[in-house]
Amino acid sequence: MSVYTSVSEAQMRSFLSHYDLGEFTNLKGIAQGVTNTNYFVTTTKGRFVLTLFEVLSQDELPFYLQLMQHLSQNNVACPKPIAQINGQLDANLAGKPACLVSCLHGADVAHPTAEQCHSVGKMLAKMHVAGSHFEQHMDNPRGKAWWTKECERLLPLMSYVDATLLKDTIAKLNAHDDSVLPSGIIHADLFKDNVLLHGDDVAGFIDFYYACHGNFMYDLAIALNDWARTDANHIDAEFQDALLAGYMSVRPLSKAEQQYLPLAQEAACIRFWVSRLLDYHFPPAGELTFTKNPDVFRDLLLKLQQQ
Ligand SMILES: Nc1ncnc2c1ncn2[C@@H]1O[C@H](COP(=O)(O)OP(=O)(O)OP(=O)(O)O)[C@@H](O)[C@H]1O
Ligand SMILES: N[C@@H](CCO)C(=O)O
Repeated sequence: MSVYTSVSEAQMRSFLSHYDLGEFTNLKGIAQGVTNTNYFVTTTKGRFVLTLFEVLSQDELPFYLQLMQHLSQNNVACPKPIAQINGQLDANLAGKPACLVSCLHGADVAHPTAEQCHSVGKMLAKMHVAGSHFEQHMDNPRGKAWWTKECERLLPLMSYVDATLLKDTIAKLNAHDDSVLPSGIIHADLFKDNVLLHGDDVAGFIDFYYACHGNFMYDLAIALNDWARTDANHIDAEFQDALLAGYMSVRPLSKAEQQYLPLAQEAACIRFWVSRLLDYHFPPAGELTFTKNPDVFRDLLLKLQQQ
C-alpha cells in the first residue's frame, strides 16, 4: 500500500478551493507506488491525481513540475500539472509538498509486446527532442560522482568477486568521456512501472523525479535494460530492436551514440545495482521503500560484459 499520509474530505475541499476545478466529488487512495502518497481526486470538472511527496522537499518540486508542464505542452505524453488559481504549480497539503496533475488513461504492463516497446522508444525520443528547449538545468544526482562515492561504503560489504566487478566497471565507466555525446533532459528512470500504456500507445510517462541532464544514450539504455529484459534476466533482441527502431524513427542515433550503447547499458546496470544495494544495506530511517533485487543488475552486467 502506498497511502502514507491520509487526507480527509474536509482537507481536500479546502485544498481544492485554491484551484479552478469545480466541486469535490470523490477521493480514492492509489495502492500502487512506493515512494509517495497518491490519490485519485474527482471533481465536477474531471479526474486528477494528487501526489503528496514523502521525500522531495517543497523547494525541489518546481523544477519537476515545470518540466512536466513543458513536455506536455510539447506533445510528450505525460501528466499535465494543474496550476492553482494564483498560478503556482506546487502546493502543500497535510504538511507535505503536493501537486495535482491530469489523470492519464492507461496502465503499466509487466510483460510488454514489441509494439509497445516501439511506442516507448518513440516517445522517449520525442521527450529528448522536446526537452532540448527546456531552459532549467539539473545535474544528475545518481551519476559518476554519486556511484564513485557510494561504492566506498558498499565494497566492504560485498563478496570479493562482486566488489571487483563493481570497482572495475566503475573505473571503466569513469575513464570514458561521455560528455561529447548528445545530451539534454533525460527521464533517468524509465522502467516499465513508470510508463502507462493504452493498447500499443503510450498514455504517458510518469515519475519524473529523477529527471536531470545526461546523455540521451544512457537514458535509452536505462529503458532498454528494463523493457527488453526477460523474466530469465537477459536482453531480448527483438524487444531491444523494437525500442531502438521506435526511438530512431524520431531521433536518429549518431555513430558515436550507437558505439556507446553497450557501455551505456553497463552504466545503467551500475546505477540501479548501486541504488538497490544501498536500499538493501542502508535502508533510510523511517523506511518507506521496499528493496528490489540488486542481483538482477549484477547478473545483467555480467551477461553484457560477456557478449
Ligand atoms: N497521472 C496519472 N494518471 C493516472 N494514474 C497515475 C498517474 N500518476 C500515477 N498514477 C497511478 O499511481 C500509481 C503510483 O504512481 P507512482 O508510480 O508515480 O508512485 P510513487 O510512489 O510516486 O513512485 P514510485 O513507485 O516510483 O516510487 C501508478 O502506478 C499509476 O497507477
Ligand atoms: N526503478 C528503480 C526504482 C526507482 O528509482 C529500480 O527499479 O530500482
